[in-house]
Amino acid sequence: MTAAESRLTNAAATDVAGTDTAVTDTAGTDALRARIAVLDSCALSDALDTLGLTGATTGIRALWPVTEPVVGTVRTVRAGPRRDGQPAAHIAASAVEDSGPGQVLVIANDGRLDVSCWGGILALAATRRGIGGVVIDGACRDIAESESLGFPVFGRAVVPVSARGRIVQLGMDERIEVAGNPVDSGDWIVADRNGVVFVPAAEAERVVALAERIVRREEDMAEAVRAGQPVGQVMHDSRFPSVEEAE
Ligand SMILES: O=C([O-])CC(=O)C(=O)O
Ligand SMILES: [Mg+2]
Repeated sequence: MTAAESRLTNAAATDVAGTDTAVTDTAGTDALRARIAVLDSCALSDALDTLGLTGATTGIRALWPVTEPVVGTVRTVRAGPRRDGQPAAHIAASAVEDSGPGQVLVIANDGRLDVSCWGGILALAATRRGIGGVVIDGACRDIAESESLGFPVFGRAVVPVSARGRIVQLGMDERIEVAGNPVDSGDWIVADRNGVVFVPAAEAERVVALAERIVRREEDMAEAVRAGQPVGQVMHDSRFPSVEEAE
């Protein structure tokens, strides 16, 4: 997103939600966002692999046929079982209220499939805030409502069972674990038709630079196949650089 687009999106979110989203995108963040937006989760996963970094997940995918990739910075939510009988705020409600354009909510619920931790009302509120999507290490419900809003939802399953009375928000902007990967608020996320990849904020520049090289190499490989080179030759291990060469 360019600075101008970001300002426009923020202005739109302020109009519809009637509140200030308090999202401040620096020029550097915008430039990185634009570079990440033209990569996909596979190229980023390959770059993470090459650099020996974690961040690629498996088992989490779009829960309606989302076509546009979701790219943004993470806001973490740690979910867990409700321990007392007191009335509590609904899971993720405060995270929705505190997030905005360019951000993606990531909810860690230990991969649980027996209870939702996201639904249609939350998706409606998130849409009004201009939030880019939600990624859940667990399940959601009301998926038709999210789809009709065009609000991207990634997770492990869709179930009818409500979070209400079962799951609460234990923390926000804390380090969480998603499919075995440590994830912090401010990390980058790409969620697309291949799955979900996180890029640690501190490593983003070099991961993105390497992913860009990997995309160029894949273009050359595709060109070689089109030119009639045997795929066994084109895809031979010897054609892939070691970590040292990749740096
Ligand atoms: O209770 C839940 O699991 C969430 C829900 O239905 C909603 O946000 O509409
Ligand atoms: Mg609902």
